[in-house]
Amino acid sequence: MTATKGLEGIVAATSSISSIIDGVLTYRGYNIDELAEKASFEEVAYLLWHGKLPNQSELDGLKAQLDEYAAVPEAVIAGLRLYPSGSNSMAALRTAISSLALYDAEAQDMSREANVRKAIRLQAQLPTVVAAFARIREGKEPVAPKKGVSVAYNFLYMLTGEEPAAVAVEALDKALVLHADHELNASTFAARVTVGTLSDIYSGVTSAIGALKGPLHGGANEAVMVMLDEIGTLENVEPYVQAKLDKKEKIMGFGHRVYKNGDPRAKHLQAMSKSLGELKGDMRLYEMSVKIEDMVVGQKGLKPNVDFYSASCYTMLGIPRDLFTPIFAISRVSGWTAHILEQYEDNRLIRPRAEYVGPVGQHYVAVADRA
Ligand SMILES: CC(=O)SCCNC(=O)CCNC(=O)[C@H](O)C(C)(C)COP(=O)(O)OP(=O)(O)OC[C@H]1O[C@@H](n2cnc3c(N)ncnc32)[C@H](O)[C@@H]1OP(=O)(O)O
Ligand SMILES: O=C([O-])CC(=O)C(=O)O
Repeated sequence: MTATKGLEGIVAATSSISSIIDGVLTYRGYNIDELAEKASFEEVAYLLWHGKLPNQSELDGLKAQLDEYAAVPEAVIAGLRLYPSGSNSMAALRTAISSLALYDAEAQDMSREANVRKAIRLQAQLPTVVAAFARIREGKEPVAPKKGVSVAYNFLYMLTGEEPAAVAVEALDKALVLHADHELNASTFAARVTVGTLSDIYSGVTSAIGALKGPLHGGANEAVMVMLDEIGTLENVEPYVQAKLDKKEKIMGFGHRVYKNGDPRAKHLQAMSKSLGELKGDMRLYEMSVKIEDMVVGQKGLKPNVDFYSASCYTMLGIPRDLFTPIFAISRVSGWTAHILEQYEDNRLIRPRAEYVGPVGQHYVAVADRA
């Protein structure tokens, strides 16, 4: 038995939800480029859960369910108020989403129908929790979700308490489409491992949030913004990035386990970053990002991943940087729950082996006789 570090190249499941073949990402066989240009996030969530794009009445039905479920139990909001000030946003999200299970009467109902309802509930409630957390820590009251609007609109509305600009809604909606699913990434794998024991969907999503939090995965978008803030100006890019490259430190937002010739989502976010900069009349973050990319591609041959340009986009949408990874979760919960439903359909416990590299042939020595 020989271990493959990081399970690189190991095919650990079959799935019909998303694929990465020759660098092309598809959701249910639809190229991400086409979905990013044409589909709404609600259509994509439906596609991931049900394997087909919704017709008008199916889409209306999903939107009505999202409206119905978006309010979060008052006890969960009360919990958010008790979290210590300065709580990490992803730790808060992980705790709050786990606690939602306690208030869902269907939490332990393992029928497919109940699990689909819970997937939609999680999708509806995650943005409400993130926005409420963000407001409570600023001493503001949470804003109740609005009915008849998109997930992207509702999140921005609940975050700010104001009607968001159409351009901001459109940009966030596209970002949600681009982040919705990604084959067997670490957080999705964590979700599948958890529910592979036949644990419930809330356990799976809680595991996934924990895995997404790390800076090698979803947490990289916040880390990119930390870097951009540290750099500050276009002139500082060169010395800052060169020093990191010379020390062989990682540049966040670059590289990928699967894509070696570039992440197909990055170009959409780069274009979005450029047009948001033009709209704001402030190209600083975009130009800094392009310069960082030129250096990292030039010297390391590493291309930007989905997290790199999303950082400048979200900042230009007025979103605080520690909400970037929670926004990733707002989108990815659609993919996580689709994978959880798929895992339940044809479940087998996920239990690989470890290559043992520890000592052998040891014998017990009484405590008194140990060195
Ligand atoms: C949504 C997502 O999860 S997308 C990924 C988000 N994560 C990041 O942006 C964090 C920065 N990137 C990375 O850490 C990595 O590229 C990962 C985690 C994404 C992929 O990791 P792996 O496939 O395990 O590659 P690994 O970390 O082993 O790197 C291989 C080599 O490339 C280098 N490398 C990889 N990424 C980077 C980077 N961003 N900056 C500089 N060097 C890098 C490593 O230092 C290593 O070099 P070495 O062989 O000389 O030691
Ligand atoms: O697939 C991965 O390893 C990480 C990633 O890009 C994602 O989850 O979107």
